[in-house]
Amino acid sequence: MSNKKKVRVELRKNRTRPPRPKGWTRDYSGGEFNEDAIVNDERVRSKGELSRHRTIIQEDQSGGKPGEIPTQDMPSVDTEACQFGRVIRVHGLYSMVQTADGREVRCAVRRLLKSLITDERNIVTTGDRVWFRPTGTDEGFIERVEPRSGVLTRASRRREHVLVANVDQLLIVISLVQPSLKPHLIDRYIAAAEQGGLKPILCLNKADLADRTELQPLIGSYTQLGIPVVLTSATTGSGIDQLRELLTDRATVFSGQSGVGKTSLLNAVQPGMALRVKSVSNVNQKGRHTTTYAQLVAMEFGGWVVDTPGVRQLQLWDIVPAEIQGFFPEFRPFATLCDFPDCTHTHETGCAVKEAVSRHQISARRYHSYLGMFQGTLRD
Ligand SMILES: Nc1nc2c(ncn2[C@@H]2O[C@H](COP(=O)(O)OP(=O)(O)OP(=O)(O)O)[C@@H](O)[C@H]2O)c(=O)[nH]1
Ligand SMILES: [Zn+2]
Repeated sequence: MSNKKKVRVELRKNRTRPPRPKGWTRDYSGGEFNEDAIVNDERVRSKGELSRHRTIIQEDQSGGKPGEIPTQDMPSVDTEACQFGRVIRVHGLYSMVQTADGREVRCAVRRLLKSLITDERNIVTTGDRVWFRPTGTDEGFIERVEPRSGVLTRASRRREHVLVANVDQLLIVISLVQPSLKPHLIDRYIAAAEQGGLKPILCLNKADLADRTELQPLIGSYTQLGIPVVLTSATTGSGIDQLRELLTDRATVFSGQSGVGKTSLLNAVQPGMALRVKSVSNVNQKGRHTTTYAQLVAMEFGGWVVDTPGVRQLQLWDIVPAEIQGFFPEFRPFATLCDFPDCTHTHETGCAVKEAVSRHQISARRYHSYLGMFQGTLRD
């Protein structure tokens, strides 16, 4: 998304999602996510701008991870005197916390909480669910940070920077026409979502210009994988209610090529939304630290649009060949049956994945995306 699409919106009463239980993990994941392996893997590099930054997700595991305060050390709070809210952006030493009734409270971090931090871990980051003690109508002190359910971080010269906590999903916006549908690109986005630990949702936009009946095989191949598919038209409004439902009470990263309709969809789910993102972004740019922090823009029906430069580039990740099959969950049951334990499912004999493709148990289109990614020949 370009800057013109960043906005901010008010949160309606009682729409804040309750903190997730500790130890919560995503139900859609590409297998074990080993943060250290990824951080230490020099091959996991992206191109251009991305060679300097890598985005990874960490699961909450009772503290000890970068960006986490061990739960047992976290002070308990007086819930009578304190209020609950969500950090929607960070300005240097202050965090803007949005309460359930839509107020924004500028909070510093309580000294005791700061003393728990021994290294350069972020005490409080965008997306955190926090308890704060009000010291005025729009000021307060953060006293407790709830355990994070997932942290999107950016590694920069081996140092980690937590961009945003508690992100849920990646909305992959694809245009059916103008620009034309590129199925291999969908698979690349899905791989990026898998790699980042985000739940992918496929949004096929400009449905008013396309023949729906021809789309059924394509839609079927993704719904079979458990990926929600929504067919939308920002112009006619069809599918927008369904999209809104998928976004409700979730923190969603919008991604997609230029011109696919991300701005139009934001405005369709909530009139004026794109403009609000833009106005927040402009305010934010005045701050010193703002370019490296993400922001959450609340939607009035509940839920957030996540806006961060690091996350927008997810789509451009370069993927290591050996990792690619991990992003194609439908290969898994067959891959264990291949003659060679390190089968790449390309040239080998006795490959159960290729056999499954010939028996139509795996979509030939998906398999070709796999081959394309494997050979590094698919470029946007
Ligand atoms: N017919 C039709 N046109 C659409 C639809 N959604 C968006 N458009 C048009 O497609 C063009 C691009 O839409 P945007 O919303 O600006 O696309 P974007 O993804 O935000 O593009 P970038 O800002 O370049 O990232 C505009 O002319 C829109 O009016 C749709 O559902 N149907
Ligand atoms: Zn194989």
